[in-house]
Amino acid sequence: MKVFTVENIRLADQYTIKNEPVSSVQLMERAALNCAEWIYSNCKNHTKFAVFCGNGNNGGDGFAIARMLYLKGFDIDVFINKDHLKFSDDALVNYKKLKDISGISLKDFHEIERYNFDEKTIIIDALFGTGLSRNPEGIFKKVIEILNSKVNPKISIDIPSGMFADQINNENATIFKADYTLTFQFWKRAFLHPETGSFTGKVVVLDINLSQEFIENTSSNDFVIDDEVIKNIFKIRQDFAHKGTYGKSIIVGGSYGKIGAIMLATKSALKAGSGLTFVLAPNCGYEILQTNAPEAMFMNGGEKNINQIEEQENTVYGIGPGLGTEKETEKALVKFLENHQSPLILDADALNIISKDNNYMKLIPKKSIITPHPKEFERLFGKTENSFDRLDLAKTKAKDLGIYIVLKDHHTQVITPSGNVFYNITGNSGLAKGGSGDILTGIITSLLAQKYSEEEAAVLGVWLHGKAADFAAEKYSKEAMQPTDVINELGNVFLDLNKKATTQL
Ligand SMILES: NC(=O)C1=CN([C@@H]2O[C@H](COP(=O)(O)OP(=O)(O)OC[C@H]3O[C@@H](n4cnc5c(N)ncnc54)[C@H](OP(=O)(O)O)[C@@H]3O)[C@@H](O)[C@H]2O)[C@@H](O)CC1
Ligand SMILES: Nc1ncnc2c1ncn2[C@@H]1O[C@H](COP(=O)(O)OP(=O)(O)O)[C@@H](O)[C@H]1O
Ligand SMILES: [K+]
Repeated sequence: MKVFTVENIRLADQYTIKNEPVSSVQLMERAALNCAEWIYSNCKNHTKFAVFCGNGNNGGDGFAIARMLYLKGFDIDVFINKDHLKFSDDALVNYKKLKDISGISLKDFHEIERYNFDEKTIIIDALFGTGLSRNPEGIFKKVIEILNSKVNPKISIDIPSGMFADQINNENATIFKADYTLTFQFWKRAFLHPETGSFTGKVVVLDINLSQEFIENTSSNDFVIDDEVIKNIFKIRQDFAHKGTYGKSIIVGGSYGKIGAIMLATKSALKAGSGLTFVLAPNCGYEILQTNAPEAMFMNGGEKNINQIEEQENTVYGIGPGLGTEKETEKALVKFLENHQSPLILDADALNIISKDNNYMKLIPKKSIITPHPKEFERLFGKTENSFDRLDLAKTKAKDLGIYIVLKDHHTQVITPSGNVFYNITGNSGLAKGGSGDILTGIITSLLAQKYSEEEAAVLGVWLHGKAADFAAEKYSKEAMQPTDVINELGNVFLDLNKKATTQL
């Protein structure tokens, strides 16, 4: 799914109105109906809604939603700024319709302090949408602050009020803190970054039928990895395949005390479908690797640390988990990279070694995939102010070096050399545990070995990793799930993918 800027969302809106054709107020009705339907099919334990409406079209959505929920039998109170009753045209239409309903009480924002936010009440935020032009001040700021102090469930319409859709807010900006955000048609960029994304709660994208023609013909560099993207990448396994068909992966890493990391990466490479899988590790890991991952063949890289990396042809290397940064290992990696041309995966200590010396960076083969977490990214490329700036820097580096950067985060970003960004929306905080990154390295290496392109391997890899983690969290909880559980859930993710990709009778 493309991520559109506010400007492109506005154009999509206008294009739909002109070409469907549909009037703008009908489009608002459609958007509001989608929200109201979602609300009454999901909110089972509450009977009352307090709806906070601004003066623009977001407020208009709020008025229409309030009317629809009232007609479904809920108690509704609508709050507005009675000192300033100047609405956008479509909001005015819906404001008037609401005023005609005697059962809905229209309250002023100032009444919020005396209002009874009882346990049956859900708060709906329709103060500002994508038209926010400056930080909320005065009464708006006060209302948002008071609402944020309430324990009632909170739903934002389109975007949490106070948040800019495609840029970062000031550090102390006042933003409504939602439990759910019902957003229209597209993910907004700000939802995908940690500084702002933490205000959305669960994001629900509602399809309001904006023109598909406009969406297809309007370019964007930013994408969300949704089911459609994955469906276009995933290839079912051929019946007449043999082990050579699905490539050769060599997972390189491990050191005394960190054999677990390379074990996790190796097991993930196996589980992700690699035809032949080798693990190149120091000898101290020989027995444990052979015992626990008997399907993988062992290659000796040293005694307690790796001091040599053997070069083999037609192989995809994934280097880094548990590797350590000893001098002998550094030498071995540099020597290997000096002689290696084909794209590979670099993670963890392989990246830490590369960040030791500016000259090492140039040794990364073109089209390789590097998978830094934010700290490793900073070691490689320097400090940035925030995650928006970090992404900009990553785009520059991916282009300059001709590589793919998988910037790991809650919404991991895959950045291509051509400047496209794919945001991942699978995964959860159960992955915030040592070892989770090692799994990702194994998966991406395995996919690249299976002849997915670099972009496909990175995009499908982060999605698979997150999806398996979501399955693991459902079974074991985010707290208790272990990286090993994530590896074991890969099978269920592939079963789902195959079901969708296979012709059903
Ligand atoms: N796109 C779609 O597909 C569809 C979009 N729809 C909906 O439209 C929404 C966008 O509506 P929108 O453009 O009217 O802007 P909106 O967010 O209501 O705010 C503008 C108002 O707020 C004001 N204002 C701004 N900042 C302020 C501040 N800090 N403090 C105080 N005031 C401030 C601003 O005033 P001004 O800046 O002019 O002074 C203006 O009055 C979108 O999010 C979605 O909900 C659906 O209905 C249909 C399909
Ligand atoms: N809160 C979170 N939500 C989603 N994914 C997460 C979260 N925390 C961590 N992850 C994922 O887990 C992995 C952690 O990688 P990394 O920090 O390299 O771990 P390690 O080096 O311990 O294996 C990354 O893929 C990251 O995207
Ligand atoms: K809102």
